[in-house]
Amino acid sequence: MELPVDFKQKYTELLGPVEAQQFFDGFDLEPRHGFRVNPLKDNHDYSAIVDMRSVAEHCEFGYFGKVDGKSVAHQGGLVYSQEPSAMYVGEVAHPNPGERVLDLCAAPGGKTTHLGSFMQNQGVLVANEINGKRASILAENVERFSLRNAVITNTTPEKIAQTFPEYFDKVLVDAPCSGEGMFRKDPAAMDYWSLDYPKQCADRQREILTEAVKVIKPGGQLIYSTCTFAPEEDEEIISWLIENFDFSIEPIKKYPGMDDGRPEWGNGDDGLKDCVRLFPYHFNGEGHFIAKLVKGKSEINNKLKPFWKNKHLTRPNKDELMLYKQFLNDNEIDVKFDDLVVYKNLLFASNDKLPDLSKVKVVRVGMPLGEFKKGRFEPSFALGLALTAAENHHQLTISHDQWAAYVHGDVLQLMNNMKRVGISWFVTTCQLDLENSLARQ
Ligand SMILES: C[S@@+](CC[C@H](N)C(=O)[O-])C[C@H]1O[C@@H](n2cnc3c(N)ncnc32)[C@H](O)[C@@H]1O
Repeated sequence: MELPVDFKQKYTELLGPVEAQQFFDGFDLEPRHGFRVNPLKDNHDYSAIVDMRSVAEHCEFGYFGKVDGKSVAHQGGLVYSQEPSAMYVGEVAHPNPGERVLDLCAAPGGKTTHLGSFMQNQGVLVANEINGKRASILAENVERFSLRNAVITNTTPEKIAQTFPEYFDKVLVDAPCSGEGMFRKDPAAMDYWSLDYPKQCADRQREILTEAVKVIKPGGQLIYSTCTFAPEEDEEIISWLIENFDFSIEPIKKYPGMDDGRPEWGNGDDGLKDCVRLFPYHFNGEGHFIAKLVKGKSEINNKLKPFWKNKHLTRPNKDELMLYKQFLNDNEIDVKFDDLVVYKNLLFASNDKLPDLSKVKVVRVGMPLGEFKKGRFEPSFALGLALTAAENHHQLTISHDQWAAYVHGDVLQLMNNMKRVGISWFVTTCQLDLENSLARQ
């Protein structure tokens, strides 16, 4: 691979000629593909897609191999395609069910879906993306993965900081960066690289992190990651964080092929070794850097105006609740969500521990359950996709070809007895929504 001359010179100086040559040779190795399976889906029979020898030992849900974006497994949210290094970020964050977690730079959703896998639909997962188009793609991926506790916002880190002061147990900043670690997979990334580019990216990273630190609870964690080798955006950023804020570095477990952070590339603090560097000439994945920091314990001082004070959101009224319950009864759906909230005529499963969200653009205030329309409740595709076999007593086993036709927009022919109990209407609704969501892609 033809690397920029300045890039080669920079890394020859940093690594020395021998290691630099190994580093450059790594760019000519074949990229390895990977994917994660979705533990929130109750179909755990992955035999058709997973080669059991291909387990990625560094990631609980991870495998080596390629997933076709048109496959049933992908479309149905059973798997998420993610390269092997990127899947270590979520693994390092490893949130617990019930925690409050923020993914600040979240689109297209690789890390969000991974964080949600650990949370088991319990707690709050706020996934924010500053770019509107990318926020819609994030919403689609979250929907496909059937995360029930994800709130999706499309705003700036500043507004997130104003809305959620000291609110989160864990915050992931998977920062926009110079992308040197992706040169191998996406050589076009080299076109906008220059010697100054990492410094420009580092300035933006400091701006983002200045806001991110405000939303972490005392004792909470900040997970910072990039897909670049540039010390300016990696060890230098972590050095800046520990010098300017009340943070300490937490050690990260290292699997074979994972390198220590390099203190000499930051402020010399030995703790920087506890960060992880993933170099393609050592580890079977793309270039990445990951750090885990813990915020010092001081008093929490956040009196938040509650969610319910937002005039755009209400709890469902008596009529709406009746329509929703009637829909569940008619279709023998046995599911319970703790907090229901109505925005305009849409019903969401949400979380009443959220603060007032009126200052941020909210894409989804939780999982969309459906819409109230002239005396009836019309379920969302997200609900249809998310229900487990135990929750939905009407199941229809269809073939791969039927599914492919359905995803294409063909009408799914149902057996007569299913029509009698009203499921055909539900499935037809799902199909229309699916067509819309495919059209948006
Ligand atoms: C590395 S990507 C995130 C990838 C994502 N975490 C995933 O795993 O799928 C960085 C994201 O940061 C967003 N971004 C760019 N500038 C930003 C800024 N100033 N503040 C916050 N996010 C920003 C980009 O739009 C991009 O989606």
